[in-house]
Amino acid sequence: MPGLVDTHIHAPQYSYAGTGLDMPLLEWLKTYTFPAESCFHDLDLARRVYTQVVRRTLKNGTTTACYFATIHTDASLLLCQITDVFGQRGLVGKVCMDRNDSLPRYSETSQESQAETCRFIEELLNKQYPLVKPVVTPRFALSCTGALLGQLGAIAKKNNLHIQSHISENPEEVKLVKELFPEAESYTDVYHRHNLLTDKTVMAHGCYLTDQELDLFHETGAALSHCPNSNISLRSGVLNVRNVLRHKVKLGLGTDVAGGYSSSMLDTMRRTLDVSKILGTLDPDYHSLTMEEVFRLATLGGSQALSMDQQIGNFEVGKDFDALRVNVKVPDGPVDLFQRDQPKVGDDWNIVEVFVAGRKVVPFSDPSNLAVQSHLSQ
Ligand SMILES: Nc1nc2[nH]cnc2c(=O)[nH]1
Ligand SMILES: [Zn+2]
Repeated sequence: MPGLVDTHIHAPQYSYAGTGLDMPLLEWLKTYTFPAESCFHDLDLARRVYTQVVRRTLKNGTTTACYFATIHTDASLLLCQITDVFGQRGLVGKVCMDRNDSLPRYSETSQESQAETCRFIEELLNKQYPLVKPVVTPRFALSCTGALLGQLGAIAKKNNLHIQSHISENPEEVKLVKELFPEAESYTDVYHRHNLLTDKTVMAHGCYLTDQELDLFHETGAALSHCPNSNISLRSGVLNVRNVLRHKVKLGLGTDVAGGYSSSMLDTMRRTLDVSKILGTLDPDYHSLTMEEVFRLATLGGSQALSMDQQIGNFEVGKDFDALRVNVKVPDGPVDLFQRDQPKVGDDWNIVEVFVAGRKVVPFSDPSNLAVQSHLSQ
């Protein structure tokens, strides 16, 4: 099958995935996320966690990952190096935030954020990793001043880069964004007026977007990343995927580790189905998603959301070979009976080989591991 595309994952948050899901978004950021991310100036910690998250997501079948790192440029560059060494296709963003009342030591000035973003982009492009690209990453509107958002929009435009952030995830967040940006017509307009909505933009969540905001996504070619595990775990909200698709907005799926507790896109696929079925239970007219539609969102949909569908997403002639070899009868696997023509979701046990751009990257080969070790200890 085609490789899975995770359109939204926080690499440093893998360090506490599966814990701390007992409060809503803004308290969760303050209590768990910012303290954990603030430690990633420590390159030994970054190397340990980033090696783990790249290995784990590859084993889970994620051939392309769109990563948030932290505000620390050198650690973010290390994530790029590790992604390259293991052969995963990646978009990697150094996180930008010049506003953080809840943990002031985990923030930058707007000048620092702008200068370090430029350094990150330049140093990454100089490495010429074939599969790893920079992505301009304002954390979300609440973490950034309008001045910084404008600078980041200009940097993305000048270098024709991808952009990623969060939008309309949680009601409290939406309310505060309205207060902080009273001149904007909507949360979407905050990003739009700073040139951050382009056909290379992917915004996570979008649970509370209005129809007009979805129209603006469609007009600008910006995409959404649906992160159902996170939306459930942080009790953020419910995305009406049918409505997003009706507006012809590009849509992929994201694990959103560690708001989502699972780093597996197969889990994300299950949650996408579950949420859609709940909507169907509440509204008999709601047309719940099918397994086939969800499979498409996790592969081709993700590649479209990242504007990479010319290169990946399915097995069309001319695209790169990003693929999983699946063994539906793997010994001791979790699903004992697969019937022909009956799609089911197994787990990482069923993914026996992973290929990215034609190179076999799972199982990890010993020689490449040795190369990784010596590479990464430099
Ligand atoms: N889920 C999630 N939402 C956010 N909004 C701003 N930062 C974050 C984050 O790290 N995770
Ligand atoms: Zn996120």
